[in-house]
Amino acid sequence: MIEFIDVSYRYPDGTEALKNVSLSIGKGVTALLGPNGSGKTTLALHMNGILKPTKGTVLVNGTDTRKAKAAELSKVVGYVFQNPERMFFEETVLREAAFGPSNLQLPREEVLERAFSALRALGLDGYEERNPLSLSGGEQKRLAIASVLAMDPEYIVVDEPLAGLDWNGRTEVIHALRELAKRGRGVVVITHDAELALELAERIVLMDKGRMVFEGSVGEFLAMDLEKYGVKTPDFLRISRELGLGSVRSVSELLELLRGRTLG
Ligand SMILES: Nc1ncnc2c1ncn2[C@@H]1O[C@H](COP(=O)(O)OP(=O)(O)OP(=O)(O)O)[C@@H](O)[C@H]1O
Repeated sequence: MIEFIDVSYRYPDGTEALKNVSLSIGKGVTALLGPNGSGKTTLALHMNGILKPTKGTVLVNGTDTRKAKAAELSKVVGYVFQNPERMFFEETVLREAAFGPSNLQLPREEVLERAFSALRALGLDGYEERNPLSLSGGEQKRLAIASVLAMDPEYIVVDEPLAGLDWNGRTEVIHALRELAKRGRGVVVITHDAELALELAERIVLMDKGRMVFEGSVGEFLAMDLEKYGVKTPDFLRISRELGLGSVRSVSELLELLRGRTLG
């Protein structure tokens, strides 16, 4: 469990990026949603101790991040940065995936086993000898997630996982993140895209100007006026509301309702 207890954070230049956030994050998929500059990344950087609160406390499995070493926390909470592909530096996919665990003082066989197993989990078996830079956008994003997964963390935080991806890449990454959650990891997705949050998450945390303005289930989230908080209402949701069909979670759900209405 990752717990925020009345957390505020001020950058050295005085910007107050988090204001009194209290929140618990468990297993399953949680989306951190909010417009640009609302504090999502700052909040997420507290989850593995890259940032420490100016006020309040962050507990990772009960340990205060102020008292824990970054190396220890990164074994529990892995972080996939935005544009992680810019950080690839190994010549093969296998080496890239093995880099993290090779720093954990593990036997070589275990390092390789972890790398192979993470690549398998992200659907990248068969790509081991490829150059990371030769992969497609979706494959590169999955490699970045596999490299973090190879550290075997309980939680994986992924910053804007779909940025720059086409439909195919998007589908691959969404599938991969769902699979991770099914295998018992906590997955935290940072996004400004309400459509993605609805498609993927069980819990949604909505940030606005450094404050947490909502935390709850998708059902509760659907009842909100998102634009009040600077988040674009997905088109399918606007249409279903306009037609008096209530709040739907996806285009397919809307189509199903429309078909039912035509037939009925
Ligand atoms: N290193 C920094 N120094 C000073 N202020 C910062 C720094 N990083 C972020 N901020 C400010 O903190 C606030 C929150 O930024 P943050 O990056 O957490 O928001 P975000 O919701 O993740 O935004 P985006 O969607 O654009 O990535 C913004 O006002 C931002 O300008």
